[in-house]
Amino acid sequence: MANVRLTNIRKSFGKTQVLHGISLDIASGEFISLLGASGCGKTTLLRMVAGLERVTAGAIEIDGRDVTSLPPEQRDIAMMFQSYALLPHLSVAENVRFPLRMRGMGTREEQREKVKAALETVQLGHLAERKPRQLSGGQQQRVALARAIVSQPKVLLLDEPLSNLDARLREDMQVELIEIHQRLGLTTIFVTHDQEEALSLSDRIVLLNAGKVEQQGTPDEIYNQPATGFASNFIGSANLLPAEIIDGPQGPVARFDDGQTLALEPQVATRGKVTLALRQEDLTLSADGTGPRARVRTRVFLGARNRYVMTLAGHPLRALTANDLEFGNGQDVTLAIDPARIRVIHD
Ligand SMILES: Nc1ncnc2c1ncn2[C@@H]1O[C@H](COP(=O)(O)OP(=O)(O)OP(=O)(O)O)[C@@H](O)[C@H]1O
Repeated sequence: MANVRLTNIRKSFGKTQVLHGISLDIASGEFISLLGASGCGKTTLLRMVAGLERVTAGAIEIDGRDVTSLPPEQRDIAMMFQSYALLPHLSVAENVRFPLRMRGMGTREEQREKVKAALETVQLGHLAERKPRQLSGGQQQRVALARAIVSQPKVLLLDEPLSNLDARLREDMQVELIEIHQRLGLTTIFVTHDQEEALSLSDRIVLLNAGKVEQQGTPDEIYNQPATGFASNFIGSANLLPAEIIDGPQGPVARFDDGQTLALEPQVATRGKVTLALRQEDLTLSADGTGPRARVRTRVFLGARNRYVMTLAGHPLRALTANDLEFGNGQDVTLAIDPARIRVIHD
């Protein structure tokens, strides 16, 4: 286990700067996710921690040691990629042993013990003699994970390791990753573009936007207190609506472009033009009642839930609701939301 410190990391490819000064302190044993859209620079950052990519400026420390210019094999890290490339002609056990052999770590007997322990950690002890092609995709993924942890690295780097798996397997592997992390306590940096994955796995999420840290915090903080419009929209895909906060008869209200209003919490002190972030899952719809009215454009059936795409004051608005509601296209519905769940973002 080790702590990792990134200080003012910058990266340019040619004239294009993709990382603009990233500083992060990752505690020993922490599970941190780098979350962001495609192209925001998360893989590049991870590859720099691994030593697979040079930094343009800045420093990387692992356990207090400056590793900025050290090659990967001197950093005590292990990395697992989306494409996990097992060697097809080697057995599962030999694949897992491979990094130990390459680095000449320990005697044959010691290597055997480590391989056994790593395979047991990922619950594949019984398949040690199989070849990769005799395994399912999920089992192959677990072999790759065993191969990553077998050398007992100080830091584990995971680059979208679950993105090739189907939904069900992915959930199983998420649980497994949580359990393995709890058992081994490895400092882990996990790259993902999937907010649910980041929310469910991490001690802390670092949300990246165009090569900068947009916000960082615990999953609860990131989900419940998004600091910016970008964060609100990215996490929980909130609706962002322009509005103006004015004083209503019973306290502050947000007035939309068409004059309809939505009650806010009494303590909201801001007045004037803002953006409101309304989570899809926080909105409830009813056929009548008081509150702003929106027009249903499309209903998307999602099994357990429905997603309604509506229009409010000329802007698209989405809501995720229980599937027992049935509103038709073109129908006007009344919106309700707990005022405490409304986030006001200053323009
Ligand atoms: N070797 C390279 N040469 C030039 N540009 C690169 C190189 N590697 C990455 N980039 C660019 O740097 C930016 C960040 O890429 P990076 O792969 O880190 O993004 P990402 O957030 O991991 O995206 P994804 O989720 O799609 O992998 C992108 O615009 C990409 O095109």
